[in-house]
Amino acid sequence: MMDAPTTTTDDRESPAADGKEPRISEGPSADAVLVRRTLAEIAPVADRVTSYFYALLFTHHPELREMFPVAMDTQRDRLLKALLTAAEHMDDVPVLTAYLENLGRGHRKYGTRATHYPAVGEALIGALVRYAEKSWDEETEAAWVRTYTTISQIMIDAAAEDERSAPAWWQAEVVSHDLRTPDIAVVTLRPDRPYPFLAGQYTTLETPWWPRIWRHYSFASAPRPDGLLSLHVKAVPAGWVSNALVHRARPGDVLRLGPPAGSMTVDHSTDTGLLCMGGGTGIAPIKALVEDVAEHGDRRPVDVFYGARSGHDLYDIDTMLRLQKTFPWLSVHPVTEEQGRLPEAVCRYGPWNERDAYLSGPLDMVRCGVDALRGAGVPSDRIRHDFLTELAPAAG
Ligand SMILES: NC(=O)C1=CN([C@@H]2O[C@H](COP(=O)(O)OP(=O)(O)OC[C@H]3O[C@@H](n4cnc5c(N)ncnc54)[C@H](O)[C@@H]3O)[C@@H](O)[C@H]2O)C=CC1
Repeated sequence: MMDAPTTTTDDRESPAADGKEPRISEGPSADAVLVRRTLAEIAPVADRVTSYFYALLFTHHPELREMFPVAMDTQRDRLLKALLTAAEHMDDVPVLTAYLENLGRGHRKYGTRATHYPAVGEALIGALVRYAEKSWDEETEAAWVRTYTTISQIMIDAAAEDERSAPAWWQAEVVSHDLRTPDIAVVTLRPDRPYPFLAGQYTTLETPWWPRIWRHYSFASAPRPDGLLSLHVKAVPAGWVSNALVHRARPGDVLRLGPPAGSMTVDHSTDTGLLCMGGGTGIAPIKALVEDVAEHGDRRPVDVFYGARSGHDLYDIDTMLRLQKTFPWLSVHPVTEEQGRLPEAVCRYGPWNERDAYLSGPLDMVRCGVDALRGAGVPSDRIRHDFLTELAPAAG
C-alpha cells in the first residue's frame, strides 16, 4: 500500500525516492525529540514491530488485506518504513511535504481512501505502544498522534487535489521489447491516455503476473511527440517484477503505471552546465535529461559519465555516442571498472564546482558520488539524485 521513500528507479527492486538532500533543521521540535526517542527504542526490534503492525491492521480491518500483495515479504516493511521515515523527519518541512504529497498521489493507484488512514494510524500507535514500552507515555502518544495526523493530512490533501486532474493509474501496452544483454531489456510502452511527465522522473509499475507489487522505473527518454514511454529494466536476483519484465513481457502485454514522480529534473531557468553520472541502468534518466537539454535548444555543456562493470555491460553506449556526435555541447565518458569506479573517474576530470550534478545508479554509487562531488567543491544544493536513503528511519 505505501511505498517507502524510494529512488526513482529502475529496474530496481529496491525502494526509491524523490531526491533532494534532506535539510534537517537545527534544534528539533519537542514532538520530533519524542518521536525520535521512540524510534531509537524500537530500532533493534524493527522486524517484530513490522509484523505486529500488520497483524493489528489486518485483524482489525480485514477488508484492507486485499490492497496488499498476496505475498507480504516484498511489501513487509514498506508502509511502516515510510511512516517512520516521515515521522523522524517531520521538522524538515519542504522535503517531507514534497515526499508525502508524492506518496499521497501515488497511493491512489492502490485504491487508498481518506477513510483508511485512521486504521493505519491505530495500528501504528498500537505497535509503538507495545514495542516502545520504556519511552512511551501520554506526552509521547500525543506527539505521535499529532505527527501522524499531519502526515496523513498532507497525503489525503495531495490525493484529493490530484484526483481533479489525473487518473489513479494508467494502462500501458508493451509495444516493443529489446533484449540488450541476457538480463537487460529496453521496454517501450504506449499508455492508454496521455502521460505527462518530465525528463528525469520515474514511474511505478505493476505487471499482470505479480498483482499489487509495484516497482519504480525511470523514464529513459524525454516526453516524445508519439506519447510512447521507454524504460531500461535489469533482471535482478529474486526480483519478481524485473525478471517478468525482462524474460516474460512481450508486445501486447498490458501493464499498469502509477503517476510520475521525482525531482531529478533540469532547471531550464539557468544555463549552468550539467555533470551527469549514470551507473548501469542508471543511465536511463540521464539519457532523458540529455534529450531534454537538446529539446530546449540550450548550449550548456553537459558531461555524462556512464559507468558499468565491463565494456559489455555498457548496453546503451551506442545511443550515448550517437547523441554525442549530434550535439557538440555533449561529452560522453564511458567508464568500466577496469578504469576504476565511477565517482573516482569523475574526479579525475573537472573542475565541476560550477556545474549542476545529477546522479543515478546503484545506491552505493550515488552515496560515494555525492561525497566525491562535495569533496570536489560542488555545493550540496547543486547535487540531484533520487535516493532519500539519508531519510532511512531508525527502524528501517
Ligand atoms: N534514477 C535512479 O537513480 C536510477 C537508479 N537505478 C539503479 O541503478 C542500479 C543499476 O544497477 P547495475 O546496472 O547492476 O549497476 P552496476 O552494479 O553494474 O554498477 C554500475 C556502476 O556503478 C558503479 N558502482 C557500483 N557500486 C559502486 C560503489 N559501491 N561505489 C562506487 N561506484 C559503484 C560501478 O563502478 C559501475 O560503474 C540499480 O540498483 C537500479 O536500481 C536505475 C535506474 C535509475
